[in-house]
Amino acid sequence: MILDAQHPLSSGVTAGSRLIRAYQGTRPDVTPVWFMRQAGRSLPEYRDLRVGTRMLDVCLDPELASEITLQPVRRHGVDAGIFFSDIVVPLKLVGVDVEIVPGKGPVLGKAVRTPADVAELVALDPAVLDEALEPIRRAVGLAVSQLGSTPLIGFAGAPFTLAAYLVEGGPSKDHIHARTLMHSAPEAWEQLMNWTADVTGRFLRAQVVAGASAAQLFDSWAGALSLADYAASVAPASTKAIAHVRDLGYTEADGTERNVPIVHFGVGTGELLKEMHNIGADVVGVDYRVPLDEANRRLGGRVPVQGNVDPALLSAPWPVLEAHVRDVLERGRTAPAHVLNLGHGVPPETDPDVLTRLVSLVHDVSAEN
Ligand SMILES: O=C(O)CCc1c2[nH]c(c1CC(=O)O)Cc1[nH]c(c(CC(=O)O)c1CCC(=O)O)Cc1[nH]c(c(CC(=O)O)c1CCC(=O)O)Cc1[nH]c(c(CCC(=O)O)c1CC(=O)O)C2
Repeated sequence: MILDAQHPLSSGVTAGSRLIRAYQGTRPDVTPVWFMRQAGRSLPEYRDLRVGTRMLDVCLDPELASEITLQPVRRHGVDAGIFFSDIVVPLKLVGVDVEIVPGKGPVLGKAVRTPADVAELVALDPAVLDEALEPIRRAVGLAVSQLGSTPLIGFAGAPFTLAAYLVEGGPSKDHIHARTLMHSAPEAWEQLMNWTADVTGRFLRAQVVAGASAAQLFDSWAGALSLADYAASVAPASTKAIAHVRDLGYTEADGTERNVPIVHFGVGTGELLKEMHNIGADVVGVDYRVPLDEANRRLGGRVPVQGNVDPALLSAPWPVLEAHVRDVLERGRTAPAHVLNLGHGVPPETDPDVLTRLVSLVHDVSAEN
């Protein structure tokens, strides 16, 4: 489907931005930079706005979600906004009993442990999302109208990470119940994964159609899997999830036809990088465990990469952080293109001034070369 003429990619407002060019594999003069979790708890203006509110209510308030999305763009001068929401928002909207508990994370009213539990869950019709996602479309529209030429990235959780929350009933260290269900009830597992792919795919598509210029799929927990389990029991559902946005495209002023770029990110997924690209992603996000030159080698030297500053170093003395960032940029030069990011989200206790300084460093270093 061709995005409508007012979409920031179709109208050309964001199509030539550093971020979109890099995601398409063309190295811009200056390396683009944004941070996972740049919006949120590290910012005092976010903490002020959040007093007395519940996370999921804020995600469904278009004015608040849009304002929070814009805060880090104003403050840090990053090259992209990331839509402020959460991976469990579409689960809530389809009717799953889920809350976000401060200091803990998403917690389910009831864990989905057995094939009967899966049957009950998948009876919830993902088509209800077409209407229920209206606050998300409005929030994206508001954010995009104020972001101008800075692209907004939409995001969603990958089916495995969401399914793992559903099966475990909340955060878990080893995801043992999810991995057990995968092998003990493969048919129920496939139903669960397909349903989750449809739910999260619709959430992602709504954001892109409403104005996001790129999409990122988070498979934060895929690193818990062996390569064989990932390829056989997870990757097909991730392909299905991004099929919801894979057909979205636009035409540039010179007539070139383009797809909306899709980024795929996981934590502890050094062994899975190639498979994570093969699901149909354009860009692979790399956590801090594998250096970017090695990640590029594993990806065959043809895939733009995103990452991978170690979030722990944000609280180290500046010269230590600076040396690390210069090293990440240097290794990133081996890839066709590089978008600087962290290896995972901004830790809540990060001094926001360090992030602002880091953005300037990345822009200055790339301009020197
Ligand atoms: O510690 C807590 O209080 C619960 C945190 C938590 C949430 N969702 C969750 C988790 C588990 C976790 O990340 O470990 C569950 C969650 N949300 C998300 C992921 C993916 C990932 O981080 O790898 C995950 C899974 C992470 C995991 O379990 O390892 C994604 C997410 N949450 C969020 C965003 C949006 C955004 O940052 O603009 C995004 C995506 C974009 C991005 O990374 O930039 C927003 C979010 N979700 C949440 C919060 C905290 C809410 C608050 O109290 O102010 C916040 C805001 C913030 O991080 O400061 C709740």
